[in-house]
Amino acid sequence: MKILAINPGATSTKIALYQNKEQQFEQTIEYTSEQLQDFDGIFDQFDLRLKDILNILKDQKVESLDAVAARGGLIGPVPPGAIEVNDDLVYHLRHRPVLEHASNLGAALAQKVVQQFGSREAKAYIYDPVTVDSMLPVARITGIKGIERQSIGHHLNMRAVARNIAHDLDKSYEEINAVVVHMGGGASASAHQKGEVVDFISDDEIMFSAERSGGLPVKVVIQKVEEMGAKEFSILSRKNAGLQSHCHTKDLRQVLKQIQQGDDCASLVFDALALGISKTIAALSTTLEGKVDMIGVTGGMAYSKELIERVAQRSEFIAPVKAYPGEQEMDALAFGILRVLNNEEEASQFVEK
Ligand SMILES: Nc1ncnc2c1ncn2[C@@H]1O[C@H](COP(=O)(O)OP(=O)(O)O)[C@@H](O)[C@H]1O
Ligand SMILES: CCCC(=O)OP(=O)(O)O
Repeated sequence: MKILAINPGATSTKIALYQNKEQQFEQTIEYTSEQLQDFDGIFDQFDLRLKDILNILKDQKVESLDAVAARGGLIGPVPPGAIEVNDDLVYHLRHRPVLEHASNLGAALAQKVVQQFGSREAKAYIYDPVTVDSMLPVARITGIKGIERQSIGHHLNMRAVARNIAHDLDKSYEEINAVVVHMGGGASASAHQKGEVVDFISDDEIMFSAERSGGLPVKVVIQKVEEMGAKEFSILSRKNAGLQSHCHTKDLRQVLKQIQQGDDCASLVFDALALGISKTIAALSTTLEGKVDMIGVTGGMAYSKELIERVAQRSEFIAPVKAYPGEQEMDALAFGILRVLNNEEEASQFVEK
């Protein structure tokens, strides 16, 4: 089976071609802020991103794809797994997404690519989109009726890591309990119980990350929103918070350099980063009643041995901590859709409500 995976991110589009589980090539199309600054909304970037993908596919002489698998966007709560791309899904992501995000382009890009490069039966899919929601009812409740907790984050990478944890424990995904944390520009975390994500922590709840705020005291947030306005505050909390706010860089490697140069503030912020991640792990462990086989830490920051060590110091009383650095989203997309094509999983249909 020939499957193309497409992963639109804030500053790049990654594409990778697979022959079954073998990756044939992977290419990243990078965009500078100057190139993207004149586009108002995410969908205004669609033509540029599509053209760049099509050019690569022509150069690589790609033809007769069996499927195209894209990272899916903010559709609203959906079960995990594959969703077939249809016009309703593309319309929804273009006009009514939960939030603006580059992943909202995935379905529309996949639809166009499959039309031009797919075999006659080929279909486009998204897999484990960022709004997958399988949280237990008890995990949804907040202290205000009508405001529920949200399950928005790095589902695709974290479910792939949970499967890798199961593999490392010589068990199936359906046999293990694990806590997985994604630590990158944004951060989110998930509690996996016997193949289900039963609880989830989003980027505005506990830990901060390279650019996101994590949880904030509501009373102060109200004041700040009154002072700055909602739009500016949203940009501050989602793009200019975390390491960027304290250390003026989103790059953890730079923060580690600042510490080496004797910067006490950077040192304190690094400790707070590890503490926030550890508190997040502890919170999700309570949903699993302490029965955790392994804690998996993933995303770009998981390359930092210093960070993993510090998180392990605070969390290893719960379960062993293992790093799965970087992200495995391209494999996760292709392997997920391969399971669909091999009839091991079923794709669902998106219906506009
Ligand atoms: N080798 C490394 N050591 C420490 N931190 C790293 C390393 N590689 C990447 N990072 C950090 O990971 C973060 C980006 O993570 P990533 O998952 O690539 O984010 P995103 O995909 O959201 O841009 C940055 O803070 C970056 O500095
Ligand atoms: C919007 C949820 C997914 C997310 O935070 O992704 P990035 O970290 O890639 O922005």
